[in-house]
Amino acid sequence: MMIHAIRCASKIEGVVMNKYQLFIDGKWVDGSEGVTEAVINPATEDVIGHFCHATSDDIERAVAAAKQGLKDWSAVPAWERGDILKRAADLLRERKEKIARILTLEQGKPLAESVGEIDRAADFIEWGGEEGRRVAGRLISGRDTGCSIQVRKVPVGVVAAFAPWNFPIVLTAKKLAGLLGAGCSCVVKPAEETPGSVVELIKVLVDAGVPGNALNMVLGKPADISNQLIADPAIRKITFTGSSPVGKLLASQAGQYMKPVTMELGGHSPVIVFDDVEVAALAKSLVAKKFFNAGQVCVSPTRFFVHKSIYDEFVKVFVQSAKELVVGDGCGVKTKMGPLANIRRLEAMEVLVKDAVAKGAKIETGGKRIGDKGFFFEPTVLTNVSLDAELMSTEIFGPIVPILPFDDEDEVLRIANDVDYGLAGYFFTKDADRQAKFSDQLTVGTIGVNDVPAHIAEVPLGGWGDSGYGVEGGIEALDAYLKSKYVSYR
Ligand SMILES: O=CCCCC(=O)O
Repeated sequence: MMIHAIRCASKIEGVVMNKYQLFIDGKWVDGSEGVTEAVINPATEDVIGHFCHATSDDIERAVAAAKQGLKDWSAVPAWERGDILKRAADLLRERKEKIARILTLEQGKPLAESVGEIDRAADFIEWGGEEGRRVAGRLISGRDTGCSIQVRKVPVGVVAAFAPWNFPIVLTAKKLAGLLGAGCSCVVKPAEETPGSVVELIKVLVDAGVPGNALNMVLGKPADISNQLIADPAIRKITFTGSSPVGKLLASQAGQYMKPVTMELGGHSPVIVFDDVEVAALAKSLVAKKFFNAGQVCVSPTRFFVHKSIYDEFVKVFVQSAKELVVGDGCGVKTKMGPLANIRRLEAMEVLVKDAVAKGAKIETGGKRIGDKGFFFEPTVLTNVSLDAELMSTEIFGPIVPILPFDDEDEVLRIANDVDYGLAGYFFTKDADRQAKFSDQLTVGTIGVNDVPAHIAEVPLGGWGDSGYGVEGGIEALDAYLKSKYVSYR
């Protein structure tokens, strides 16, 4: 497969020297020791910028600022906080063309996907501000005459927020929307691959009126930053989106300090296709869903089970459609799938394919890196895949699809549930009984019935099992950032 050749210039318009500084106490600053690290365009492997590494002192100053920021921001009336977040959402929408370019250059996804991500981020921010206005405690009658009880909802405190590189804007926005809506302050750590996107998000929020000290951002060595932030007594809540192994590590560290966590972790979503569907149309539409963001999506459809009576037709159309996908630089107008975001994902794809093939899988299309510049991997479809293949139990997070035939409905349900993850699951059938059964019995936090839905602001999304705990979005969006206080009056 050839890479579609259109390339964007690596210089990011409007970002002076593409140097990403830390944001501490309302000021953009270099790391105290002057250490920087390169940001790479995954489509070209060009260096497109550098980000500053925070030292331990820098992190300490960020936390100190956030402590004061908590006082300042929580004192702003919720109604006004809602106005500010609404303004931020509007500003983000206004700036989306420029920010989308930055996102595509550092993450690789097609520009249209970047724009869509920013629109969704704006919705989450607006939603967080609106929900903040609706936070209310309650009054309870006391047991004795003259006694009354208040239940107050108060911000949990300073939050350490760790954001991933696959959707750096919307997944950071979900956290900021919830915590700022609730009146908390934070120290955010974006992923090393995608600092520029989060820098732009912070600028938007600050320009809209969020006090700079409520919204601190540090960059640098992930483990150094998380170790220090989690241990800091001023940090009262941890929120993380990323892989299950890292989530388990951070949650166990937070547990030592008795700090609550929200963990939005990996997934391995089954897709079950019954025999009563429009086979060709569905296969084509699932290609677009599967290769969205090059498969680097926690809720990506990943383990395909297709009823054996339609299996051959489904595979044929799916493979043909996967072959037709235009893979290339995300800035190319025709590009439908960009590169993987980093070399680690590329290497992981090679290992997963090799393992599956060694266990009997047949490569129907794809299976290898494209070219030797840029982290491109072919859209890959595998058949005859053993349930023992590593990719049937380990999150794929890339453009590989195993498609397996099934015959027995109970057996496919058992296999679908037989992984440690429990994030999402999708099935396709017109049969109402099956719809009820599979919606009830799939052990995941999100279900698509004849659908692979996107996460939208008004809906809570969270995983079960190794996919984490807590949710983001929905009327629950602020729950993670509020605590209850029982006040009894006599
Ligand atoms: O990668 C996990 C998050 C996907 C949900 C989203 O795109 O908002």
